[in-house]
Amino acid sequence: MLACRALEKSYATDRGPVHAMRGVDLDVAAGRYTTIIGRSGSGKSSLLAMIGGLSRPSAGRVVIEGVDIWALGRRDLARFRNRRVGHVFQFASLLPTLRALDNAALPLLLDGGHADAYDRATALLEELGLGAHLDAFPSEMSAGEQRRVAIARALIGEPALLLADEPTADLDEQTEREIIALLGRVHRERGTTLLLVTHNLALAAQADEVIHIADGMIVP
Ligand SMILES: Nc1ncnc2c1ncn2[C@@H]1O[C@H](COP(=O)(O)OP(=O)(O)OP(=O)(O)O)[C@@H](O)[C@H]1O
Repeated sequence: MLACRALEKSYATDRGPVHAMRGVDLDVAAGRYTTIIGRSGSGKSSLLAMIGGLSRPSAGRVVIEGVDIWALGRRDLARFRNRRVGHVFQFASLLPTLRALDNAALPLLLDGGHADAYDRATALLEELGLGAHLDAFPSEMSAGEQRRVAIARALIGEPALLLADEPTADLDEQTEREIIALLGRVHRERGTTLLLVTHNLALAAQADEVIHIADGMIVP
């Protein structure tokens, strides 16, 4: 379902190029739960951003469900990302002026033609334990609740691939466990392929597979 080939990423800086990713090959089968671990600065976020269609590789390919995503034009890439890939970021990244319901429905509203957008968002938020917060604004919810809304937003389009980049970075231990358990449940019940970046080795070990990244490369 996912294949990365000879993936490289360099950033231009005042002190010359930074090579964040230096030739990564990665294969993930459909329905697998894979965690990516590695020290700060090892390149994990860079890798996820390239897989998620958010940051163009300096070299190499990302193929998702047979589609070479970086060969697509801008509009096609945006449409593919919106329909097939869900993304949960390090911080909740909800729009502050929208209610939980609007935030969760947003990808369907942007995609257009989904008359059932609000019904689906309501059902999903209820499934994620947020039935009492449908009309709440982000500032009226706890960090864990906001994170669950962000997960609902990532899942609303029923993506084949869910990418989560340290989705528990700013949460306490208990809430972190709850959010990771929730992602695991989504993976099991929906069959969503899950790629999760985490610092927490104990949580990483719950996955089918653990990938270790150091200095822009996968280490055995
Ligand atoms: N936009 C950028 N411009 C310049 N250098 C960058 C940029 N983004 C990342 N880097 C550099 O690329 C390397 C990899 O960064 P990346 O964020 O991918 O690592 P990471 O493993 O996700 O780190 P963390 O766990 O701290 O989030 C680091 O050396 C970082 O400083």
